[in-house]
Amino acid sequence: MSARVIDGKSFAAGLRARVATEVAAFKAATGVTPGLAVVLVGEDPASQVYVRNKGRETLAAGMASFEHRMAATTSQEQLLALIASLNTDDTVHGILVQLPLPKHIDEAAVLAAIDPAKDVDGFHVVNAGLLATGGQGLVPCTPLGCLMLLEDTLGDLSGLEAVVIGRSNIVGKPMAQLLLGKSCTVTIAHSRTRDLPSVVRRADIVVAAVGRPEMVKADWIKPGATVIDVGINRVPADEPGKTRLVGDVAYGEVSRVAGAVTPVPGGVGPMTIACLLLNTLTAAQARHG
Ligand SMILES: Nc1nc2c(c(=O)[nH]1)N[C@@H](CN(C=O)c1ccc(C(=O)N[C@@H](CCC(=O)O)C(=O)O)cc1)CN2
Repeated sequence: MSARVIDGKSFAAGLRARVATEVAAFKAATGVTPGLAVVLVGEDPASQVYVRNKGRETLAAGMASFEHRMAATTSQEQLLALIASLNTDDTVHGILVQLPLPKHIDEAAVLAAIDPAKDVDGFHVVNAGLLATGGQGLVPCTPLGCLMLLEDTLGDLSGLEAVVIGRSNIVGKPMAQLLLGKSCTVTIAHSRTRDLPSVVRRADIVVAAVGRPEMVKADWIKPGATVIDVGINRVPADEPGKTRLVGDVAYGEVSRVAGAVTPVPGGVGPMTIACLLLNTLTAAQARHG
């Protein structure tokens, strides 16, 4: 048996189209155009691509896009000054600082400086706290996208056993909170977890977010389980000098055991930007609704 392929690319396209329709209705009702400001510090090649794609998709959804590119040598004070001005800019409803930041900048201090009402990444401690306590905040885009794919695949998640591999503030922890909110029984596994394969084997839902290429193997997976691969790892390809993209899941072998699995690319990745557009609209609606 081969697992169902969860097509995040096509789901994300549908979500972007729904957001664009709602943006048009919001603009007609309020006269306000939702605006997203994206800040990139430095020249990381992957980040440049993500920021360009965010700008393009923001415009395609009918929203205003403001790109702020800063040199890698930008000081933390300069970055904080830009965030302070975006916080008070009425044309900006969402602010996103592209990660990773250069090493000399304190990431936590920067994320804490963003107005929580404009924190469309959902990384501010206020939004993290609201998620943990069942409140209405902005939810991190990648876990939100994973949840949408899971509900589309499985319907009601209540009572299912979920194992999230990875405990980052950006994916692992919020993912676990979202699954808990859907009444799953949730385990967060990590690098110190003892006998990780046997922990993962309990799961009806596996979310892999560890950043280790093809770490999750077929014999870790309960037959029929749903596997969501958040990993995006560039590894050497067979052809010399070329690279290819793989996830944290050994896709070929796992898809012979799982019930459904997200591919890399074309699974979770496209959901991240689609959910960012949704969060920007949500932030604008909260201000002008
Ligand atoms: N402030 C943030 N920084 C970062 C985030 C984030 O959510 N907020 N996430 C990642 C990067 N990222 C968006 O910023 C992102 C990563 C991957 C994709 C995507 O669509 N991937 C494609 C493959 C792309 C390729 O070929 O390289 C896929 O998986 O199909 C979108 C957005 C880190 N930083």
